[in-house]
Amino acid sequence: MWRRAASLSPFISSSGSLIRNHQTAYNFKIWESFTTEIPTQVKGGKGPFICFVLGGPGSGKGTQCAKIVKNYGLTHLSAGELLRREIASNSEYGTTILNTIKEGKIVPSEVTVSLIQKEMESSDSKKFLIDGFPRSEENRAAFERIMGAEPDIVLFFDCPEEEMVNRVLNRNEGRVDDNIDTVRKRLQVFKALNLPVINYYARRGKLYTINAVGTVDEIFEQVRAVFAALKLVTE
Ligand SMILES: Nc1ncnc2c1ncn2[C@@H]1O[C@H](COP(=O)(O)OP(=O)(O)OP(=O)(O)O)[C@@H](O)[C@H]1O
Ligand SMILES: O=c1ccn([C@@H]2O[C@H](COP(=O)(O)O)[C@@H](O)[C@H]2O)c(=O)[nH]1
Ligand SMILES: [Mg+2]
Repeated sequence: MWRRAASLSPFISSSGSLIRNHQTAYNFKIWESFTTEIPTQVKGGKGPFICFVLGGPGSGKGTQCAKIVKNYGLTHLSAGELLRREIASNSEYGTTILNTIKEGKIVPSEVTVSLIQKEMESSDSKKFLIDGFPRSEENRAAFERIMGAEPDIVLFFDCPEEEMVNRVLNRNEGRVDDNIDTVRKRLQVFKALNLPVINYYARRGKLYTINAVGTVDEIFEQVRAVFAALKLVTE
């Protein structure tokens, strides 16, 4: 079971933003909630530790998640990967999901939450890294309602749009949505629907903003600082 051994380190701001003077790519407001409360679930609640990983398309979520898994042993659930797996398995929702992804839109919450739920409930893990979800306030509400849980922390990989577009267009993994038209649509959806979720978690004092520009290792040092400051340890 997970617990947090000590209170937050002073170098992480109480708003939950790691980098105090970092100009965010989207200039969104990081709310100064001044909370140093330890989230209930980390404090000793019975639920698993949940970390949501958010950021625009190509901001480096998947890349950093791989490093988090390697260093901290969390179970990685990428919502996008679960949806792509559904398409590949020719499930009843496959065609709808494929068309939604091609359009850069958001798959209905019930579908995504049910895929995440299945993975969480069939796992023995007590610590989950949920990558690329929730994409909208509706996603967030559905997760809370269906799972009866909230994330303990939320990592936000904050990256300028030009950099995200370059990364996506150079990814070369054969994804149907890695083209300029879909990326533009994904960026619009990100700004309209995902930034409000990010702001919501900032207001709740759960958000840790990572400057996603730099080398993979430089960025991971910021992530490491978050985990170190939270002193999350397994019992
Ligand atoms: N810091 C970095 N500098 C340069 N390239 C990077 C960096 N981090 C990741 N990349 C590359 O950028 C591309 C996108 O990274 P990644 O797949 O991790 O992003 P993502 O946020 O998961 O994107 P998506 O939301 O589209 O799944 C990949 O080709 C990855 O290798
Ligand atoms: O919760 C989610 C996650 C993803 N989608 C759709 O999948 C693509 C790709 O997702 P990545 O996280 O970038 O791999 C995304 O653009 C959405 O179309 C979703 O609907 N809901
Ligand atoms: Mg990804």
